[in-house]
Amino acid sequence: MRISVIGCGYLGAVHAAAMASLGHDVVGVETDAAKAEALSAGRAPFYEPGLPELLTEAGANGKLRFTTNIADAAEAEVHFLCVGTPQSKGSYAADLTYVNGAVTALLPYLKPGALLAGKSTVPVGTAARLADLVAEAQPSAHLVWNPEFLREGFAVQDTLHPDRIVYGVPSAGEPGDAQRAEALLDEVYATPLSEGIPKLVTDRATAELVKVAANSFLATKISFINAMAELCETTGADVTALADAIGLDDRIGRKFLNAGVGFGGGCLPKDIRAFMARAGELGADQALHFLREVDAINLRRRTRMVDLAREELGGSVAGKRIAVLGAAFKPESDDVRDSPALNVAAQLQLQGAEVVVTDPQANENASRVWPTLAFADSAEEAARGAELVLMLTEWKQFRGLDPHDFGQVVAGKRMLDGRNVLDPQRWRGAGWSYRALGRP
Ligand SMILES: NC(=O)c1ccc[n+]([C@@H]2O[C@H](COP(=O)([O-])OP(=O)(O)OC[C@H]3O[C@@H](n4cnc5c(N)ncnc54)[C@H](O)[C@@H]3O)[C@@H](O)[C@H]2O)c1
Ligand SMILES: O=c1ccn([C@@H]2O[C@H](COP(=O)(O)OP(=O)(O)O[C@H]3O[C@H](CO)[C@@H](O)[C@H](O)[C@H]3O)[C@@H](O)[C@H]2O)c(=O)[nH]1
Repeated sequence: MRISVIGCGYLGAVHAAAMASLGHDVVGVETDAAKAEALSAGRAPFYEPGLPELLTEAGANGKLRFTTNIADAAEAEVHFLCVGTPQSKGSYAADLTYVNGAVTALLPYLKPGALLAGKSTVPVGTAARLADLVAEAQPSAHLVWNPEFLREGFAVQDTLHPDRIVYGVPSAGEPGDAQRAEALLDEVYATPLSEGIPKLVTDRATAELVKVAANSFLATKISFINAMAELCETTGADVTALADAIGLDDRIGRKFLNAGVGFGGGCLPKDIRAFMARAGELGADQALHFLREVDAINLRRRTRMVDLAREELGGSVAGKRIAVLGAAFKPESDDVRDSPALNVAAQLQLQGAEVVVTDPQANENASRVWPTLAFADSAEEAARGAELVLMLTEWKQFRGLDPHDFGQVVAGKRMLDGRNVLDPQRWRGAGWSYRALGRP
């Protein structure tokens, strides 16, 4: 099947390569010429395990090419819309500039019967508005919303073997043919569907809502456990034991109950804010008031980390050397969008600390966002002469540090574990002052 993928960032590049690996003929359209060039040469423009292999394989088979020219998408039967929907400057709402721009650019090239499948995360109601534009430009074309649930770091696996596939198809009376649209998507996803992956067919508004509801639930689960961590801090209780105990209840589950410095990235924070903004526009803001608290709890964890650093260093971080382990918003990613680690590092620097950050993959992206921070190539290099070390992104390289060896390079054996991943006894046993969020 001939497919185009419009927008080849963290989502689109993986989607394009994965669709090609399923045997489809894929053209990726990307306005950033450097990204398109890297992808054309088989190089992933960001760190994502498994993506380089997929790009090389699909490129070699002639199934995948990249372009900056939207006209090259004209032959596709199915177009996947994968452009960004960042938070608007100055408000919580999603910025739909890229969505509107990409759809407007594509309209003249939609061939009869083509399908436009939206994968970007959008405010509910966006699909209905875009469907009218599509119907006007090409009356026999269809628009569906097909939200994406991949996690960075597991993007290839999640794209090829998702937990579920959701189609939001036109309802009766809306432009587009629901059955034809479903049949086209079934052809695209024939392989995963043949493996028994559940498919849910619903209307477009529900599909848009499924995505933001899922991310809101995940964010809420993390902030719930972080709220418990606040209680644990005031009572001397242990949030990791608490999470283990409540997580054993099948109805609750242990996943996404890791307390620490909280959630970041290009999805959860901006998606809950855009959801609140959209609810406000719809006059339903009360329904999502709780998400304000979810956001606030999350941001408080970052401040708490900075407060703990000050406490550990006798009331002020000014002039003190601090090593920060991690810059990416999570391990196995080089993405620093709204990264808790980078935010804490920056706050400490603003308070006068001499901060050295290290991340196995994200140093380059982080130094672009925060060029005044110093960066090191390893934990040992970052920690040399440091009076305090903060564990903020739990890469396996950092989890595996030996407290005895690591203790040789620092000036003061003080560890603040912002991800609750180190063994307190082991670190304390090696002479470290060990403190964590929500743990005695
Ligand atoms: N990153 C994820 O893990 C993930 C997962 C699920 C859903 N999403 C959603 O997918 C969307 C994309 O997210 P992302 O993280 O890939 O963003 P991103 O910024 O990494 O990628 C978007 C890409 O689109 C390109 N672009 C913008 N306008 C274009 C146009 N008119 N034509 C062609 N290319 C254009 C940009 O240059 C950029 O490379 C967002 O709505 C996001 O919420 C992301
Ligand atoms: O118990 C946990 C789990 C995660 N996190 C943090 O939460 C953030 C998000 O993690 P994760 O959800 O694994 O990463 P993303 O790649 O942002 O994926 C989320 O956002 C994507 C974009 O919408 C969705 O597709 C995914 O389903 C959804 O999990 C990261 O900062 C994690 O460190 C915690 O603090 N505690």
